[in-house]
Amino acid sequence: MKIKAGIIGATGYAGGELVRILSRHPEVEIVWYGSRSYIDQNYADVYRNMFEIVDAKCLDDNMEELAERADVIFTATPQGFCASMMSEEILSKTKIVDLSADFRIKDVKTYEKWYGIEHKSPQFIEEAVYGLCEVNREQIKGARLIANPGCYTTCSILTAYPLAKEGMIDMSTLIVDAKSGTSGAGRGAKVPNLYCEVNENIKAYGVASHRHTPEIEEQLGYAAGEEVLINFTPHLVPMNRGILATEYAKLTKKVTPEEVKAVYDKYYAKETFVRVMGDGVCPETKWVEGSNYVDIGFKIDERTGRIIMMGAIDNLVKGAAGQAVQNMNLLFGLDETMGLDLVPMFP
Ligand SMILES: NC(=O)C1=CN([C@@H]2O[C@H](COP(=O)(O)OP(=O)(O)OC[C@H]3O[C@@H](n4cnc5c(N)ncnc54)[C@H](OP(=O)(O)O)[C@@H]3O)[C@@H](O)[C@H]2O)C=CC1
Ligand SMILES: CC(=O)N[C@@H](CCC(=O)OP(=O)(O)O)C(=O)O
Repeated sequence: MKIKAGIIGATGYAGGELVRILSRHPEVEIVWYGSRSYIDQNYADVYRNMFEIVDAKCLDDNMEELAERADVIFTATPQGFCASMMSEEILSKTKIVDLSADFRIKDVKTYEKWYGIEHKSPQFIEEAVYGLCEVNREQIKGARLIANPGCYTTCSILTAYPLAKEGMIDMSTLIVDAKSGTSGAGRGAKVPNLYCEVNENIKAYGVASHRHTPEIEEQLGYAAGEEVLINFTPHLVPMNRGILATEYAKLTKKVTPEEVKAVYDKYYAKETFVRVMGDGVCPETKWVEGSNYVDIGFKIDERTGRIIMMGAIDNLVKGAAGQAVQNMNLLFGLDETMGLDLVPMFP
């Protein structure tokens, strides 16, 4: 029997990517294409790339009814939706992989401050497992509720994690400078995301205030074993997909490129989805487009005593739907890579 999966928010960019990946997953049957605006319309009329691949109509966002039908529910919905729907009854019937930020941050006051909304089910925050598979694999396996990490955060955390964990960088000096393609902002119509606003343009936004800041700080804080405060500056760039995080930090002692590479390999050599490029290689978003890979490179700047770490992901795959499927595979005891054998497209 296949795993029955329901997707709330299947008509968004992250939900659409889930449909693309899950429609070829050998152990999954999608039983619910949830929407708000397209109820009763053919899913393949919303996304024509799914013509003759998906033959189903969009349903509503009734999680209670879906919990009766699905073994796993993915919520690819705006911030606050999943928390507003969550209940013990739903969690007793099905597993939840939430792609929003509702259960990512352990301190509810921090969530409410950075997201500007009241958390509607704080009682479930503690049990939620932060679904960064390479770091929390064992806890994920036994979970009922997965907080799928954010796109910028996945890239930023994985790029610095080994060096933070090994005390190789001074965390008080960490700066994360990240760039995202426009699909990161979702499919909803917004003036700043219009073609003329984005094309031939690059801009920083959310400076010293972006909501991914506390998520990165919390997770790298666990790795470093200390409270971490960072500067995180996201930028919007004129491409569809992709995130590039360039991260700067002082080294805590003089190290060679070989020693840095050995630290990365200690954590990632066996990880299918993390490709450590090594010294002097600068990953590009094109190298990971359409795939679940994270590509990581680094360079030591001898003059300044800093290391520059670089990570690239596809925001819709490793930054959202791919990681969500990786989490689902772990939840159901499947091979973690199942359905995710996606070769990056180039050019
Ligand atoms: N885009 C990305 O790269 C990433 C996104 N995420 C997260 O995934 C979630 C979805 O993002 P994204 O796909 O970009 O967003 P989109 O705006 O593209 O899609 C949002 C989806 O949610 C549905 N929806 C909108 N409002 C509501 C509501 N009030 N209640 C229920 N459903 C609603 C929409 O339905 P309809 O259109 O049919 O009305 C649509 O299917 C967000 O939490 C986002 O933070 C996480 C990582 C990366
Ligand atoms: C380019 C762009 O606008 N990106 C979004 C982040 C992506 C996202 O959807 O947020 P989560 O990963 O937390 O779910 C933003 O900056 O708000």
